[in-house]
Amino acid sequence: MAPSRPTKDRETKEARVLANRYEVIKKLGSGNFGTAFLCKDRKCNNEFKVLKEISVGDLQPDETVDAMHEARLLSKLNHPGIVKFHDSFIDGEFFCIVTEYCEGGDLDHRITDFKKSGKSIDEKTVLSWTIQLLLAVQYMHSRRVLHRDLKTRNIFIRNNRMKIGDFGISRILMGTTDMASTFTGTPYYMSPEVLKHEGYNSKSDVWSIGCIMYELCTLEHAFMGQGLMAVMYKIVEKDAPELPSKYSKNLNEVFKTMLIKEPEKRPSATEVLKLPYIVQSLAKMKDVIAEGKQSINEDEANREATELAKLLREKSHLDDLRSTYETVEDMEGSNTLTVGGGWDGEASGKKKLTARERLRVKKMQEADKRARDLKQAAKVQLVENTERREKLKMSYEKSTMPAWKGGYGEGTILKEAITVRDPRKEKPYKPKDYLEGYLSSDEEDEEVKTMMHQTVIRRNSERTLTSSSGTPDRMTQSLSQGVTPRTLTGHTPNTLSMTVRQHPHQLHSTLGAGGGMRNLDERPITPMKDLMVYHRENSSLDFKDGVPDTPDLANTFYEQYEDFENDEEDSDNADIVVGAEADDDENTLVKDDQDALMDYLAMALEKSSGESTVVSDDTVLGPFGPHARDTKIRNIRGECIKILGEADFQKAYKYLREARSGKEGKDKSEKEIMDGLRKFVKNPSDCFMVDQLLFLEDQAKMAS
Ligand SMILES: Nc1ncnc2c1ncn2[C@@H]1O[C@H](COP(=O)(O)OP(=O)(O)OP(=O)(O)O)[C@@H](O)[C@H]1O
Repeated sequence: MAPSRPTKDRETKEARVLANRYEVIKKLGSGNFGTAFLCKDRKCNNEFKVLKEISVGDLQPDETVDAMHEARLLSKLNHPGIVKFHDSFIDGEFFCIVTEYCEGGDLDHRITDFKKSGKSIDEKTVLSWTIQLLLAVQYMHSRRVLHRDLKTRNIFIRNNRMKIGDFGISRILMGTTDMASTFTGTPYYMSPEVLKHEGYNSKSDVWSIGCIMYELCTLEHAFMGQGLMAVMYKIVEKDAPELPSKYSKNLNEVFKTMLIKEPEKRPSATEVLKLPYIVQSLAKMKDVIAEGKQSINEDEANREATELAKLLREKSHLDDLRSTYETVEDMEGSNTLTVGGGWDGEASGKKKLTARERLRVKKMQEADKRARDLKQAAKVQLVENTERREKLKMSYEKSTMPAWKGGYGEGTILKEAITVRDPRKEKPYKPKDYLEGYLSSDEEDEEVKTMMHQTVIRRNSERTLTSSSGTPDRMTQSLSQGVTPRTLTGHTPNTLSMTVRQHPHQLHSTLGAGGGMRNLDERPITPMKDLMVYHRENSSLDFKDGVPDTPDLANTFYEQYEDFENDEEDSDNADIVVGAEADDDENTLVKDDQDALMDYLAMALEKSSGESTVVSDDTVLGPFGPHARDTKIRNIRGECIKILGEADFQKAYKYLREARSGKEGKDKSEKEIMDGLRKFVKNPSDCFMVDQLLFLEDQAKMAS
C-alpha cells in the first residue's frame, strides 16, 4: 500500500501544535514519503525544526513499535554531516519525524540556482562537499546504517556545510509498510545492483555519492536517457561518463572509482577517503576550517568583551548613582527624596540626574529603608530569642531536677521538645502532644508554659521555611550568605559572582553556551544574573544578619528579594541577555559543528596513514533482494491493473514490451513511444510503473 498524502485540511490548518510542543509554521514541501513542515519547538527555546508527517494508515501495533525503535536508535547518532534526528511520534494515522532544520535548503535547489545563473562549481568546492558527504556516510556505515536513497534532494545545507538528511529513514518506512514492494523512487542515483535487485549494501551509497559528485561538476545527472527506463538500462550497462576537462584528472579518477559497476570492486567510503588526492584535500580542508574557527573565536571574544564592557559600564553607573545618593543623604541628613521637583541636583550644585536615574535612586532608597527596618526588627528579634533561649535553658535544667530539689520531676516534656528541634529526624513532629502533656500537668509556672507555647509555634513556622536542602538554621545561614530560597539546591550566587569576577569570560562561555549549570528554575544562568548578584552584594541591601526569624518578617524579606530581581528583569538590560543567549545558541552550534568536522577530518587523515582496513560489507537483501524482486513484480503488476484497468494494462504492457526490446521499438524516440501509448491509455505517464515492471522482469530473467 502506497502511503497516502496528508489531507489538504491538515496541511493548511494554521497554528497546529503537535505532541504538545511542535508549532507548525509553514509547509516546506511534499516528497515520496510525506510532507515536511517548518515548526518551532516550544520546549526547546522555540528552535526551528522540521517535522515530517508520513501517512502510515492502518499500521500494525508491532510495526509501530519497530518504527519507534528504529527512530530511537537514529536519534542517538550525531555527526556534523548528518541532519540531526530529534524525535518521532505517532499522531493519529501519521508517523511524525522531527529533525534539524537546514536554512540553506537542499542541494537540488542549490544546483538549480547554479544552472540558472550559468555558473559552475569549482573543483575545490566540489572536493570539499564530496569529502563532507563521504565523512558522513563513513560515520553512518560504521554504525551499520545505510541510506538507500541518497540524492541531491536529500542533502541539505546549513551554515554552508553539507548535511545528509533522511539517513536510515528508509529502514523505518520500508519496515513499517509494504511500501518497499511498489516504491519507485528516482533511479538517477541508484546503483546497478539495486536496479537489478541484487541487494543493497554500503557500496550502493558510495555509488550514489559518485552520481552526486558528477552532478556537482556538470549540473546534470550522470546517467541520462529518454525516459526512466532508458536511464535504468544505462546505469546497468553503460560505462560512467568522464568529468568535464576543466576538472583535474585526479578528481576524475576519484569519481570513476565510485562508479565501478561491481559493488565488490567499488571502494567503501573509508577507502575513498584514503585515495591520495582526497588525503591531500583533507589536510587542506582541515587548515581552512582551523582558520575559520579562529576567526569565529575572535568574533566571539570581541562579542564577549563588548558585553563585559557593557556590564562594567552598568556597574560603575550604579556606583555613581549610589555615591550621588549618599552625598545627598549626607547633605540633607535624611534619606527621603522627592522625585519630580523636590530635589534638583543642579540647584544643590550636584550632578543633574535624568528622570530614569532619579527613579532608580528612589527605588534604591526605598529598598534601603526597608532593609534597615528589617535589620532593626531582626535585631530586636535576636535579643528576644536569646532571652527566651536562656529562660528555656533554665527551665529545662529545673525540669530535670528531682521534684524534691525544686524541679518538675520527669523532665521528659522539654527534653523531647528540644530533641525534635532537628527537623531532619524522620519522626513526625507533634508539638501539640508535648504541649498538652505539659499543660495538663499541675505546674503553675505560667511564664514557662507561655514560653513553651511560643517555642512550639515558632518551631512550626520554622518548619514551613525549611527546604529540602537543610535545616532552618542552615537555611538561615545560607540566606545570610546571599543564597535565595529558589537557588538553595543550585549554584549559590556568592560563588557564582566570585567566579564571574575572576573568570567572566570563562563563565560566560560555559553558561551562555547552555553549559549545564542551571538554577532551580532550569533557566540558564546569564551574565545579567551575575551582575544582579554583584549588585546585591555591593548594594546597601545586605542581609548579613540573616533572614528574620518570624514568618511575617521573613515574607517581607523574600518579597523584597523578588522586587529586586523583578526590577532588574524589567530593566532595558534584560534584552541584552535575550539577544546574547540567542546568539550563543547559534554560534555554539556553528562552533560545535566546526569542531566535530575538524575531529572527523583529523580521524580520516590518521586512518589514511594506517593499514587499509577491510570494511565489512554485509549486503542487505530485504526490500532490495531477489526474493523481494519477485514480490515487487507481483505487486507492481497489481498496482498497474488497479490504475489502468485489466484491459488497458494488457495492451500497454504488450506495446511497451515491443517498444523497449523489440526490433521496431529500438529506433523510436521516447516521444514517439509515448504518443503511441496514448492509443491505449489516457495518460501515458501512468505507464511509468509498466516500464518498471518490464525492467524488473528482464532482470529476473537474466538472473535465472
Ligand atoms: N531538514 C530540512 N531542512 C530544510 N528543508 C527541508 C528539510 N527536510 C526537508 N526539507 C524541505 O522540505 C521539502 C520536502 O522534503 P521531503 O524530504 O519530504 O521530500 P523530498 O526530499 O522533496 O522528496 P523525497 O521524498 O523523494 O525525499 C523539500 O523542499 C525539502 O528541501
